[in-house]
Amino acid sequence: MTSDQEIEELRDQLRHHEYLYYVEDAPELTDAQYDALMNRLKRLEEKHPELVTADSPSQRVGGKPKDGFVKMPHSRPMLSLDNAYNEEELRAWDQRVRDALPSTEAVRYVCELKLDGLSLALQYGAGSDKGEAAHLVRGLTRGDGSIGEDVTSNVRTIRSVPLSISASKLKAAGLPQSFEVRGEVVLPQAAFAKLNEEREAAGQAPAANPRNAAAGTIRTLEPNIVAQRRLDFYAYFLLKDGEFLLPQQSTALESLKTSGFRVNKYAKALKSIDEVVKFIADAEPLRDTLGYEIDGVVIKVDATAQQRRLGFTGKAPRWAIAYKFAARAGITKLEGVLFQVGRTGKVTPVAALAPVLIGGTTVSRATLHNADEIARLGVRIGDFVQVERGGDVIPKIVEVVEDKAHPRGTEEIVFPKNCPVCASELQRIEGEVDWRCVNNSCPARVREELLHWSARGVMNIEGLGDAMVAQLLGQSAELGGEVVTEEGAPVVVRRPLIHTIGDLYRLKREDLLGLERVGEKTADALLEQIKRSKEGGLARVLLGLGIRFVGERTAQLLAQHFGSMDELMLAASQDAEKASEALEAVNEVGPKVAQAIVEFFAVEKNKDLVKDLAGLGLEMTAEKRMTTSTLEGLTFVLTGTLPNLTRESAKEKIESAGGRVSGSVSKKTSYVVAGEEAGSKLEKANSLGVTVLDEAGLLELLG
Ligand SMILES: NC(=O)c1ccc[n+]([C@@H]2O[C@H](COP(=O)([O-])OP(=O)(O)OC[C@H]3O[C@@H](n4cnc5c(N)ncnc54)[C@H](O)[C@@H]3O)[C@@H](O)[C@H]2O)c1
Ligand SMILES: [Zn+2]
Repeated sequence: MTSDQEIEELRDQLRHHEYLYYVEDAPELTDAQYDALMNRLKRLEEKHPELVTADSPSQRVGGKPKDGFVKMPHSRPMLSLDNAYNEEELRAWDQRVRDALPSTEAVRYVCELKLDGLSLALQYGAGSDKGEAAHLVRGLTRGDGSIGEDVTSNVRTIRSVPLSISASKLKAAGLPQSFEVRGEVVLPQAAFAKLNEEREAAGQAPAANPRNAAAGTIRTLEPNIVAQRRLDFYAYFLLKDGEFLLPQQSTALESLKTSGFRVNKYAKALKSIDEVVKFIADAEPLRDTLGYEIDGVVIKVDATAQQRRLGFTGKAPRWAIAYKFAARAGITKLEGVLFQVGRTGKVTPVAALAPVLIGGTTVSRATLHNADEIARLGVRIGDFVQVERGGDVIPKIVEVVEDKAHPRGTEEIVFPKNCPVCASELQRIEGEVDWRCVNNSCPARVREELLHWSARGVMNIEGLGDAMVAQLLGQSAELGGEVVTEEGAPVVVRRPLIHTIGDLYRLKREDLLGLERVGEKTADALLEQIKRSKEGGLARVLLGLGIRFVGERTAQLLAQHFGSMDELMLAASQDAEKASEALEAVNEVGPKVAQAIVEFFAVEKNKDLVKDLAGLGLEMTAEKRMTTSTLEGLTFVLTGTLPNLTRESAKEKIESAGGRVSGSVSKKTSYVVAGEEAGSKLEKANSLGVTVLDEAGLLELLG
C-alpha cells in the first residue's frame, strides 16, 4: 500500500469511529486504539505534508451536530487539545512555548485535571426581568467546534450550573452581566454505575463509559431524563464576545468560583515545567479517589496576552496541551468463564483472569457483558486478552491478543442453556440480548434481591453485605462476594436461615449468634438496623422490591401519587387498559413502566411478599403530594398572555424550580397556566380535566 492510500484509509477509519463516538455516543474502539490510529495518521502526514488536507481528521474537531437540536454558532471555536504522552513530549512543548515568546518573559502555567466528559459553552445575559442579575440564556455542545447543538433545557437541569447570578455576586467576581463560561459536563462514576444497572435491568446494552453516557444524556430530547442523571459541570474558561475576559487563566478560575460555578479544586498555577511534571505525578494516583473520570492533566499558559501571541494550529491552541495518562490496561490470560445470575435473573458471563497488576490494582475478573459480546470479541478460553480498567468501573476485555508470545486458546466458551445455580431453563426475551433465569425462587436471585433490598439508598440496612447475606442463605462467609464455584453454583455449607426478604424481619438473636464471626454486638446492631428499616416508607419499599424500570425517582413519584401500597396494587390489578391508564397518570410513567408494574403484581410470589411485609409492620404509606414546594416531576403548559410575566420568564421560573414546560396539553399535563386570549390549549385542558392556573396561581405554587 502506498502512503497516500494508507493515509486515505486511516482517515476513513477515523471518520467512521469519530461518528460512532461523537454522534452515536457508542464507540467501538477504546480511546487508546483510536489515539493509535490518529497518531499513525499524524506521523504519515508529517512525512508527507503535501498530502495534508483541511478535512483530514487530524486537522479538525471530530464532532458533528446531531439532528433534533437547533444548531448555533459558537462565539469562538471550541477546539480540541494537542496531546503529550510522556515527559519528553511535554518538555518539548514547553520549549516551543518559550521559544515563541521573548526570552525576557516568564511563563506561568495553570495545571488542571483533564476531566473526561464533554465540553459545553454556557452563555449568560440579562433576563426578561430587566434586573441586573445574569441569567443562563443558552447552553451549547461543542458540536464540530464551530457550530454546537442548543441543549439549554437539558443544561438547566444540571444542579451545578447556576441559572442566575445575582448582581452582587457578579460584582464580587468582577463579571459583567453578559459573558460566556466553558467547561466540562461529567457523569460521576456512581451515577454511571447506577445508570448502567438501570439499563441492564431494562435489557439495554450498558453505556461504554461515563463520557459517552454524559454525552448521550446531554443530547437526549427529554429534560426530565437528564434531571435524573445527576450530571455535574466544572467551569474552566471565562469569555466575553469570543475573547477571554480576564488577563490570566488563574484569575478567571477564581472569578468563576466566586460567582458560584463549580471549579475543580485541584487546579493550580505553577512557575516552571518541573513543577508541572510534579503536578502530573501527584495527579495520576488521584484517579481512583475522585469519583469522576479524568484522563490526564491540561496545562495552559496562564497569561492571556501570551496565549494570544502563541495562537492556534488547525484544531488546537498552541498555548495548551493535554498530558494523557497511560491507558490502564494489561495483557493476561483468560482462564475460565463464570456465569453469574443477577437479581433480575440476568446471566452475566464473567471472565476469570490470571491475576494481573493494572494501574496499581490486581485484576482477576472482568465482565464479558453477554453472549453477543463474547461473539463480538471472538474470545476463547486460554486466549490472551487486553484488559482495560477505568475509575472504579468494572474491568473489561477489549480484545484478543494474538502473536508469537500469545498463542490463541482453543476452548470455545459455551453459554449455558440452564441456570448455573437452579438449573431452570434460561430464556431470552425477544429483542433483548440477555439470557435470564426466570425462576423466581432461584437462590442466586434471592441473594441479589437481598443485597439490593439492604443497599444504601434502598432500605439502608448496614451490616447486611455480601458476606452476611451469604451466611444467612447458608453459604460460607469466606466466599463473600464470590459465592460461586467454578461451575457457578453457590457453596452451601449449612441450612439457610432465610429464604425471602420477609424472613429478614423474623430473624432472632440466637439465629445470628450461630453464624461465623458474629458476636453479640454485631447481632444486635444488625437486628436494630433491620428493625429501623421498617420505617423507610413506601418509596423505599417500592424501590427495594426491584420492579423492572422502577428506579429511585419513579418509586418516589409512584409513592407520592398513590399514597399507599394498597392503592397502587389496586390500580395495578384492574383490567389491563384501566391499569395502564391509572399508572400512566403518574408523571414520567409510560407504557413500559406501567406494564412492568402490572406484571410484577400479577406474580403470586410478589403479592405474597408484599402481604408478608405489611404483616411484619413495614411502613407502606407515603404522603400524597400533588403540589410540592419544588415543582420537580410536574409538567406545565403555558398559553395566552399573562398580566406580568413574559412567556419566557414564566418558563424560566418553572424550570428553575424543577418543573417542566411542554408545548402541548395531554392527560399527563399537571397544570395549564392560562392568561388573556388563551385558546385551544385551555379548551383541551378543560376537556381533559387538567387544572388551570392563572398567573397568581402559578406564583403561589412557586412559593
Ligand atoms: N474511542 C473512539 O472511537 C474515539 C473516537 C474519537 C475520539 N476519541 C477520543 O476523544 C478524544 C479526542 O477528542 P477531543 O477533541 O475531545 O480531545 P481531547 O478530549 O483529547 O481534549 C479536548 C477536550 O478536553 C476537555 N477538557 C477536560 N478538562 C479540561 C480542562 N481543564 N480544560 C480544557 N479542556 C478540558 C474538553 O472537553 C476539550 O474539548 C481522545 O481522547 C480520543 O481518544 C475516541
Ligand atoms: Zn436460577
